[in-house]
This record gives sequence, structure tokens and C-alpha cells, in this order.
Amino acid sequence: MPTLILVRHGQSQWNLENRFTGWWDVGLTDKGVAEAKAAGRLMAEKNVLPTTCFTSFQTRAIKTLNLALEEMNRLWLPVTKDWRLNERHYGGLTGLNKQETRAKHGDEQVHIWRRSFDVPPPPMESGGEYDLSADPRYAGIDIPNTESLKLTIERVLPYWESDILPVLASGETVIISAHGNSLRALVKHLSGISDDDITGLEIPTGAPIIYEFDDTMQPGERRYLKDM
Ligand SMILES: O=C(O)[C@H](O)COP(=O)(O)O
Repeated sequence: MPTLILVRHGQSQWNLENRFTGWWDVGLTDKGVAEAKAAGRLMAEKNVLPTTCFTSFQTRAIKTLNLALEEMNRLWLPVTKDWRLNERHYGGLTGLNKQETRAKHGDEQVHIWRRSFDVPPPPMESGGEYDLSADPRYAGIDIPNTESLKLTIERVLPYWESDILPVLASGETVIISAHGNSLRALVKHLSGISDDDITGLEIPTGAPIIYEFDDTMQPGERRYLKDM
């Protein structure tokens, strides 16, 4: 049965500092490293072992994948990295503290920016501290200046359909190591969650989620590996 494993990166330095991160590249904290290793050990214990891997262009997801694979003695697996699995772009909020932003703009506005389906945060101005246009990893890529969940879905889903689903259908056990909102985009699609209900879905760090697919490549129920 084709199996998909989704894992959100372990705690990042800016998760710890409670800052909007988006496409900005930050490392894992010690806790994040421990979460990533624990995810790998859980996969080994439950014998849910990936055979091929996808991740984003962002260090926190790549490191989480590598740390988990190391626990499984599977650092040798093929890994495909693609910007379309990146976190949603947090626009002009990038780098700001979430609590300070609430104090300035109000809880409701910040909730809309963080969790509404289609309201993007204010755009990032070019040339600022967090402008990534000179970053070589994004050469030739039209970097967004902000993204709602809807816009994130518009780049995650075509990549899922064209590059990941066929690999899964060929019988591989696929792991995707990605981000809170790029994974919300995927889970919304796979679990058929409405635009309204997706606002309430949170994806914890370092907790593998499993989907098993039937012969027609329809996903079954979403389950946390720790509960299986
Ligand atoms: O980019 C970020 O700040 C986090 O990865 C996700 O943040 P959120 O829970 O505020 O959407």
C-alpha cells in the first residue's frame, strides 16, 4: 500500500523566538534537533521506513530530514529539494515578533494574517533585510512578496500532482519534510478540509503524519504515527 509520511521540521530558532519566519532561513534549536531525531526513531520503531524523500529549499526542513534519516540508517536515500515545498511567504511580517505584532495590530488582525484562507500578509518591500532576491538558491525563481494559504496551495498542489504523486503511485514510501503551512496546504487537499475548517488546523513540529493510499491512489484517514 503506497504510504506517505509528512513531517514538519523540528523547532526552529525563530519558532523559539516567536517570530514570523516564512521563507527566511533559520536553523533548528537543540529541541528541534531532538524532535527530528525522535521522529526518525519513531519511524524505525514502527517500521514505517521511507524509500524516497522530498523537502524544501530551507535548512530547517532539510536538517530535520537528515537527522531523522540518520536515526533510521537511511541517509543514503534519494532526496529531491524544491522551493514549492517552502513555508508560505510571510511578506512584510517576516522577522517580526508575533506577540509584538498582536500588540500593535490586534489579535484579530494577526489571526487573519496567520490563519485566514485567502488574506495574504502585507507584502515585503524589496531591498529590505529579508529580501531573498540575491540568494543563489532562488536564482530564476519568481520569489513571491507575500502568500496566503490559498496562494501557497497554488504552488504546492501542482508540484504534488506532477512530481510526488507519481512516485508514490509507483510503490515508494515517500517522506515529505516541510513546514507548518506548506503541509497545511497538502493536508487540506488530502483530507478534503474546507476553506473554513482549515483555519483551525495546526501541524505540530516533529510529529510524523501518515496517509495510506488505496489502489486508485485515494488517501485514507490522516493518522499520527505515534498513535498507530
Ligand atoms: O513561518 C512561520 O513563522 C512558521 O513556520 C509558521 O508560523 P504560523 O504558525 O504563524 O503560520
